[in-house]
Amino acid sequence: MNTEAWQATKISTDAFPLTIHSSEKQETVCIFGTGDFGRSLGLKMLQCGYSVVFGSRTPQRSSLLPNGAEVMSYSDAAQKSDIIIIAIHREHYDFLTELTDVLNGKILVDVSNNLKINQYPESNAEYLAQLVPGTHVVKAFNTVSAWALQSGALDASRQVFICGNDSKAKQRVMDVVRSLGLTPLDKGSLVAANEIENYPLQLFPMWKFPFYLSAVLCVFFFLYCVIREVIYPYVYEKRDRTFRLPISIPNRVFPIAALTLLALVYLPGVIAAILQLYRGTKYRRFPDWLDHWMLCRKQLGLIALGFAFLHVLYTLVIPIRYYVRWTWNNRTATQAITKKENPFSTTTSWLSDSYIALGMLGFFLFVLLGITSLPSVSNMVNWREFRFVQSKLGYLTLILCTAHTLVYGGKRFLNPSNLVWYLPSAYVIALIIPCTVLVIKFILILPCIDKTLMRIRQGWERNPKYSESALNGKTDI
Ligand SMILES: Cc1cc2nc3c(=O)[nH]c(=O)nc-3n(C[C@H](O)[C@H](O)[C@H](O)COP(=O)(O)OP(=O)(O)OC[C@H]3O[C@@H](n4cnc5c(N)ncnc54)[C@H](O)[C@@H]3O)c2cc1C
Ligand SMILES: NC(=O)C1=CN([C@@H]2O[C@H](COP(=O)(O)OP(=O)(O)OC[C@H]3O[C@@H](n4cnc5c(N)ncnc54)[C@H](OP(=O)(O)O)[C@@H]3O)[C@@H](O)[C@H]2O)C=CC1
Ligand code: HEM
Ligand SMILES: [Fe+3]
Repeated sequence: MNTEAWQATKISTDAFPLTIHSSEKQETVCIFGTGDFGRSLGLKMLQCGYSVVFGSRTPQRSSLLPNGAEVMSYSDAAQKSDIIIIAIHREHYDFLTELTDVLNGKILVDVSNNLKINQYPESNAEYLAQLVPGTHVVKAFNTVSAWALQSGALDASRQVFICGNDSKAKQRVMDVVRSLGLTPLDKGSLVAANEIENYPLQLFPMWKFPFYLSAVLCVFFFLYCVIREVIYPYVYEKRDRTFRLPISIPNRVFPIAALTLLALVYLPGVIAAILQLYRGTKYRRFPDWLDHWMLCRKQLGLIALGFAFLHVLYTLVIPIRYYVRWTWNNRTATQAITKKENPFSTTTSWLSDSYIALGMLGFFLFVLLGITSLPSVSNMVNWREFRFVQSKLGYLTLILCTAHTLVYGGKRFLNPSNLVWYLPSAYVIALIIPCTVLVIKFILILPCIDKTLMRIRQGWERNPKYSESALNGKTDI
């Protein structure tokens, strides 16, 4: 944080601690290090009613510290409190070994991050515990940035992952985290420190697979449509159809990507159910690939929703496109010249209005799924309500969008004249996964099968030996 911003924050906090009453004893917290993070955290603690003592190599020179905080040498400061926050980079921890006596029995809070994932053989917190063994090391605050501490920014950065071997020490630190208005999440023993330290270094870990999959789908279907709708007419009819590249073809790729990804959100659930039926138990872990796939369904669903939005936007502009208007005018003029009337067809009207209506209903539910996945909304519903929307209405969305595409295809569906170089229309390929998921799901909800699946989910087992072997740590398939 630059000094001006820092100065601004500092002045604004001269109006002093917000929550303390003179009678209550102020808890003292010691912070080692007067850098960006130490100062931000110290300021936040003062505002929340703590008294703060900084340890510094140069106490006399620490000008930028928040009003009301004391600063002294590391060993003097360590004696002022039993909670010491080490706001120092791991590379500079070694001097702490000289303070072993004064730190003995104290709670050391390791807030450090590294520059890259698994930079060291052990986590910084475990390294600190090795350096000063007589202390209780607790990992905390590393996922909160100095800036977020002051600006109270995004919700995500308010989550403070905690881990440590001593539960009392962990509890003390979680109380401090809560009193700063942050959300502590206990991740267990100090072994979890490595994962916690890697966390701020990851970039959208749950979005990687969905993004790559979407990119592959888009490229595949774009090239597929270019072959069918630009190259084929050029090779066989010497017609230039490149004008289809900016809108016509994207308005095939986006809806097809939306439908395929939507189906891929529900396919793992169906595979999981088949696995549970086949194994006759729910007590065996799903294979890793299925686990990871189940965990990133939300991201797949949200990307699918994004493609559906694009499809609706591209569809809205159909009537204003030159190519469409020219085709309509030309058709009208041809009819007038050839005096050939094109009789109104109720069936065609039914078909076209129904597929559009199905698309709109499907899109409405799609948006509802997206809204319920917003943390502020999903925190308001209980698990059953959430599952009802996400699973039941989710399947209804899939049914409507699949029906929308089927009716859109209508009679052209499997008409051989629609094949181009033996390639069917792109949407025919796009329908394979959604129809497969819906057919299997339909079989799974047949009462005879659903009853068995429900029993399995309530803990029944075809032969209990599986769970015993799983409990004895026997690996899964
Ligand atoms: C726009 C959009 C937003 C989405 N947002 C989210 C989101 O925020 N969070 C989210 O999780 N998903 C989200 N999804 C994905 C999807 O809606 C959900 O994962 C949904 O719950 C999947 O339902 P399902 O029936 O396929 O599987 P689930 O209901 O998750 O069940 C999957 C399988 O797990 C097993 N199972 C389920 N319940 C039990 C049980 N009680 N005991 C034992 N085994 C059980 C069964 O084998 C079941 O088939 C979103 C999707 C879309 C399109
Ligand atoms: N900045 C941020 O947003 C976040 C930082 N962190 C973690 O907090 C810790 C501190 O980060 P940050 O405040 O940005 O770092 P800075 O470099 O800004 O401050 C580190 C402080 O450590 C002290 N220190 C002690 N010994 C040494 C030494 N040998 N060399 C240099 N400094 C020393 C210094 O204080 P003095 O001179 O008073 O002794 C110095 O100001 C790091 O572990 C970082 O990973 C975690 C989350 C977010
Ligand atoms: C407001 C909602 C929607 C409307 C008005 C709508 C309308 C349309 C129209 C007019 C077409 C024909 C496009 C063309 O001929 O160029 C179409 C095709 C299609 N739509 Fe939608 N749609 C909607 C929502 C959806 C949703 C939510 C999905 C899937 C998740 C979807 C999937 C498809 C597919 C796969 C096609 C076939 C694309 C192709 O191969 O040409 N649509 N839709
Ligand atoms: Fe810094």
